[in-house]
Amino acid sequence: MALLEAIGDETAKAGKSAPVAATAQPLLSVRDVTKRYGGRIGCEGVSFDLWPGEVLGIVGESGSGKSTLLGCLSGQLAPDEGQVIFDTTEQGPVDTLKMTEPQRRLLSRTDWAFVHQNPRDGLRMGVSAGGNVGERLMATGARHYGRIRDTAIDWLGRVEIDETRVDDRPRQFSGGMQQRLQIARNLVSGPRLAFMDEPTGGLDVSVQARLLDLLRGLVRDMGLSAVLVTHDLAVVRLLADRLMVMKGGHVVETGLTDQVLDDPQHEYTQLLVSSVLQA
Ligand SMILES: Nc1ncnc2c1ncn2[C@@H]1O[C@H](COP(=O)(O)OP(=O)(O)OP(=O)(O)O)[C@@H](O)[C@H]1O
Repeated sequence: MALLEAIGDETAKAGKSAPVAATAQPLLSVRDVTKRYGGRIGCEGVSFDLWPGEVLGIVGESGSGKSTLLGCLSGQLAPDEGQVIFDTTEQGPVDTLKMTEPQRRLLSRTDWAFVHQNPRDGLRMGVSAGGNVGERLMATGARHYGRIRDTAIDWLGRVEIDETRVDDRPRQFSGGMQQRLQIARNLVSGPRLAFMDEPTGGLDVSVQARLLDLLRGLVRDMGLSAVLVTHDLAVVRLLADRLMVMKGGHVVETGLTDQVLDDPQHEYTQLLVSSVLQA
């Protein structure tokens, strides 16, 4: 069963988050970000604005620079050049690349979320499901054990994990459940920006469909902005308002998702879209 069929194409489109266009300030402004590995280009001269409530999908074949760019934006890699300006709650726009490590760590606990492809990279496998979610609350200052547990249970429910599993370890969960737990752990503290690296990669199609449906609802309900990296065009069709197509470390095309996928202008995007259609 194709992913779009599993979810229902029209419902899916209708459920996409609506960008809040009237806001004067982008949440994230990326300017000329370049990262090289020795002589090899990871990504080069990447610039874009991300608006509050907007989901930007980054697509491209393997090696096109998606993960490198996401790493540079989220502070996991240090770019050689460029600016990554985030509109902080307290100080307004700040270049995160110039922040100290503790400042950036704080930002990644409060305002940012990172959803890894492999839930093991984003969860503490030796800690209970409730502990995984509660830990993030404690990291943002919560101290009342009863309230932390209640919030954790509430979030398990929001990601469709039964509350009877609150004391189970993530390794007792299926892959799809682990990914939903990782999402709860990331979103419980109410971040404004989520970085997602192939969040549905490695899951069965039906599990993917359910997860995408859930993610779409959460993104919409929370008014979350997100940068979503994937090689799967069905995923961006469902989740992303806007699309950026990368090839060889460069952005070759950008635009509204439906526009880019239905009427691709760049030869490479046309190839990318047609190879999916023929698959
Ligand atoms: N640690 C590294 N050392 C050297 N070169 C690297 C490193 N990481 C990535 N590269 C190179 O940078 C370029 C971009 O790779 P990147 O992993 O960002 O692409 P990608 O689009 O995320 O690929 P994939 O979809 O396979 O994850 C590639 O040429 C890759 O070989």
